[in-house]
Amino acid sequence: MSQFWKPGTEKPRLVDDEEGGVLFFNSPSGYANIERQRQRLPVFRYRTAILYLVETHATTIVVGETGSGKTTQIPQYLKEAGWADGGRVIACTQPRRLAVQAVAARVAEEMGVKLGEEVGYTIRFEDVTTQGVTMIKFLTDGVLLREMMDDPLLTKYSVIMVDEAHERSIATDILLGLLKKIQRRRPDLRLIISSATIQAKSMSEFFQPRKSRRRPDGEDLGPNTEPAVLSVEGRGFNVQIHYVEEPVSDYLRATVSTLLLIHDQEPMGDILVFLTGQDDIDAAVQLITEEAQNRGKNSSGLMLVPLYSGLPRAEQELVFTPTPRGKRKVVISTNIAETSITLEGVVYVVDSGFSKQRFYNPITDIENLVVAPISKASARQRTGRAGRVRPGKCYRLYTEEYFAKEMSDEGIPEIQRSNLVSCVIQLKALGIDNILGFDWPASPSSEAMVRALEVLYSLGVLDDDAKLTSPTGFQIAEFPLEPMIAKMILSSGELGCSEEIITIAAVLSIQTIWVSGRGSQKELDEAKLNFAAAEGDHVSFLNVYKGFLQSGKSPQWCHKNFVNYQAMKKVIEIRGQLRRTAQRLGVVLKSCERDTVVVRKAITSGFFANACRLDASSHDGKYKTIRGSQEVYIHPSSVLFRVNPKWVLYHSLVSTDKQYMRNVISIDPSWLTEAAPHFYQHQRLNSMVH
Ligand SMILES: Nc1ncnc2c1ncn2[C@@H]1O[C@H](COP(=O)(O)OP(=O)(O)OP(=O)(O)O)[C@@H](O)[C@H]1O
Repeated sequence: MSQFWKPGTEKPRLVDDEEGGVLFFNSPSGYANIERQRQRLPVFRYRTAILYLVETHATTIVVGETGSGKTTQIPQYLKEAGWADGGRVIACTQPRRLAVQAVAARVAEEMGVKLGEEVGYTIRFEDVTTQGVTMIKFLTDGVLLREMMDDPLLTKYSVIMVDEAHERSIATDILLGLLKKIQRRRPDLRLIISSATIQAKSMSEFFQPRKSRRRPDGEDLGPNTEPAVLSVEGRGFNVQIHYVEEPVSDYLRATVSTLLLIHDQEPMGDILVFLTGQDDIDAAVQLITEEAQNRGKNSSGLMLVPLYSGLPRAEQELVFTPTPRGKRKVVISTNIAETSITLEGVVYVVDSGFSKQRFYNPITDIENLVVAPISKASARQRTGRAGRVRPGKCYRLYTEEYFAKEMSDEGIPEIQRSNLVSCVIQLKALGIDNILGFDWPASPSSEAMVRALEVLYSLGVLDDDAKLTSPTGFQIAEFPLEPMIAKMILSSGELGCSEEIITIAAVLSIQTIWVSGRGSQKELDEAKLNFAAAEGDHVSFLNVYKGFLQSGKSPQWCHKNFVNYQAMKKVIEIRGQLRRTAQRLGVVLKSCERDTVVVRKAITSGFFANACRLDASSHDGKYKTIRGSQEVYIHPSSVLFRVNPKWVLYHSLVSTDKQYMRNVISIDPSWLTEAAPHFYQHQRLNSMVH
């Protein structure tokens, strides 16, 4: 395309091209011949082998190229072979909610059934299944873990397919460890572990049985517990990979110029761009619009569609809608589009080489999101979003040498780079007391574990023997929320402000309630000011919620105030669910009529570990965390930005040029010792206050 780009040296693939190189692209009747399409997928040739291995082995590991048909086909083969007979259910887990919804919709369509009936899905706060009817269920691995709290042996499932296992999210790792335990008690359960980019050998070693299930006289004691490994050969369409000649210094600008070049010089077809987060994506949208204008080009041929997890569903769904004739859709996404999903029109992929990753330092007790280079596994997944329905091209914004020599094969498992508070409580609630001795696919560090135990002890979740306290520990584990948020809800019952705190918890569950990408930053900031509360962001959320209710939940009111209507509808829905859970657990539902002191005390009871103090010697708004004396700043999106109260608490940190606190409230330091005397006893808080 330009001197800038160098084609990769990987050999072009053999393409199954007999029908003109386009599998089912733009077929006028949609999926006119879905059965034929299914049979053309590489995995189809392995149907019998897969069913045989699942029948005879407790665990089957399936490795096959992206787009070969693992996710959409294997659950259907299992159903056709009778694994969903007699009321049993086939489960397929995904690390991300978007993928769960997208693949469930696709499989329902292929089977010609209504989504939510034979084929359904469950994600946090949303269950689209019908008991007794659903045979194939897609769900996030986190939701399956929650189900174990009610049904520890997951008895309703006959087969559990853990898909995209290479991602190694915390939930996947916990799930793998627990499934291995369940297998010993349930020889009838079958597991399938699948991915395009997994190291089959290490996964197979993890599932090696301790003892043989065959008696010396040869009598069979059930399925073979040695894992079977199946490699599905064959891929969809050819994807030509291009690398940059020289390393790029600014991946954002390089991404934008690459996609404009594609638009200028390449035939029609949608573009999928991988950036790191909402800030990057918004900046890219602005840059593309400006650059296109500067070049005097007409950018109206481009249809820019951002995609990140904080976007309301209706906006996320735009990525799946057909591209209008004469337009080129450009989906600008975080890594939520990296695995499992098929975007029909995508021909070109632009991979910036970066993603936002969680990193936790147990010494400073700080976890934040950092922009970091991706792994080869991620790069291959990104490339694999093209070539699914016709040939494609992938532009990697790093050199081939970097890819070959410097990029790590797989990312570090999330369990080794995260705060473990949520993970520990979940295991404890499932009766796993010796967490370090748990059979982990990759062990977490003991420092991180100790830190988590300490916080959970201070939250009143664990007792001196590190067992869940009754009732607090069990109650907190019941909420499908971070333990800190759950604690804040429990305390709000005692403080008389549960109605307000449940609203805040619902807002924190959906990332953002503001519209982005419309109007200028200045306009958005001004709109936010209308709701700004001197006490901080959480109290401002209450103002927005109140305004929304007073407007009669009006979309026009939302539009006028830069508030996202879909997000507010979701807040109302989540709020209702949390309220029901709180009520069931005996939390007194009461409003404090906007007494912001009790509201902030309740927040402190959950988030005391995130307290910071303004550094009096600095004039640039520098704070120090009380725990680890780390330098942090209030994020510009916070209502307390430039207000800089002396003492604050934050909900989360993001790291760009500095460490920024997001969602911040001002507090009185005496609330900290009130909320967590044990936690702060060594912190010499008193000497800092006086
Ligand atoms: N929504 C869709 N629209 C059109 N085609 C689709 C859709 N979903 C799946 N397909 C087709 O089915 C193929 C198999 O998809 P599937 O998700 O099962 O593959 P996979 O092996 O699980 O890939 P990955 O590892 O990338 O998740 C795709 O390559 C594509 O040809």
